[in-house]
Amino acid sequence: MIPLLHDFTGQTVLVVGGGAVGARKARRFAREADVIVVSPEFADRDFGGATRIRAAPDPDEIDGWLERTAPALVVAATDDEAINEALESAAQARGCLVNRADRSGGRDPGSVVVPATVRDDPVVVAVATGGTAPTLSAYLRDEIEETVSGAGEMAMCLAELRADLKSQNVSPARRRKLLAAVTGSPELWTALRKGTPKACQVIEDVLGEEDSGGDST
Ligand SMILES: C[C@@]1(CC(=O)O)c2cc3[nH]c(cc4nc(cc5[nH]c(cc(n2)[C@H]1CCC(=O)O)[C@@](C)(CC(=O)O)[C@@H]5CCC(=O)O)C(CC(=O)O)=C4CCC(=O)O)c(CCC(=O)O)c3CC(=O)O
Ligand SMILES: NC(=O)C1=CN([C@@H]2O[C@H](COP(=O)(O)OP(=O)(O)OC[C@H]3O[C@@H](n4cnc5c(N)ncnc54)[C@H](O)[C@@H]3O)[C@@H](O)[C@H]2O)C=CC1
Repeated sequence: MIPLLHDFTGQTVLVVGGGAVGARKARRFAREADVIVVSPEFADRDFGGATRIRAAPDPDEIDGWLERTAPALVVAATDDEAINEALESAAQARGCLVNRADRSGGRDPGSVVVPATVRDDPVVVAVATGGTAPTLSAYLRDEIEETVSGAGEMAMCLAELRADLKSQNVSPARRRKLLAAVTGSPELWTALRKGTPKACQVIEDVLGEEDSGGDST
């Protein structure tokens, strides 16, 4: 499987099943998509503001739900295998993406896996194990969290610096060198993680050191 980032803005995600897993997937997609959760009952969980519809469709009613909601992605999160199976077939027939919460390792067309993710916007890291060990994905997510802390601010600083260097017509080789030096600066990471307002000064210092010691290619 190949990891890609998909923009769900303006699209509908249909989650079927309102248990703990349905709630987790609803929260995940509600950051961006219009999420509809269909279930006869809903766990006492946060569904991320998704629209909840109380219903328990039979397998032969699934097509109608997909027709009415026109989702970009269907999440099959019920505890009823026959329903999850029908959701997968109907999604494939319509050409929309499908995520089965009750099955690992499917390589069917359009089947997607939800990875464990760490976010420090705009930076995102996703971990998956090919469906073999979801708890390992969650464990690695926790391990990576510390590393990623501050990366969002770092990305914003680098974007600004990159734009400045481009507008000053700094050569691509020199630009790469300066950006790499700033990215790898332990002082800057510390400043960003502490939230100190001195980050800009640290960048100036790193660039100054590069200017005095570096070549001018
Ligand atoms: C294939 C995949 C499809 C998908 O759901 O996208 C899938 C499938 C299955 N999960 C199962 C079980 C559990 N899953 C979790 C947790 C998570 N599962 C997630 C993803 C994925 N799970 C995809 C693969 C990702 C990868 O490649 O690693 C995470 C990472 C993301 C998320 O769901 O948001 C999230 C961590 C969230 C976080 O903390 O960030 C826990 C732990 C817990 O609940 O605390 C358990 C119980 C322990 C256990 O059984 O391992 C079962 C058996 C069900 C049964 O026996 O009935 C199946 C089906 C099967 O294995 O056949
Ligand atoms: N991918 C993952 O992270 C995990 C997946 N699982 C799998 O996902 C399934 C769901 O897990 P939980 O949320 O913990 O189960 P759960 O039993 O708490 O929730 C299932 C929900 O599906 C609803 N449902 C049943 N029939 C339905 C129908 N015809 N239409 C709509 N909704 C219907 C139930 O009312 C309930 O709200 C499990 O059966 C298991 O196979 C379990 C743990 C983690």
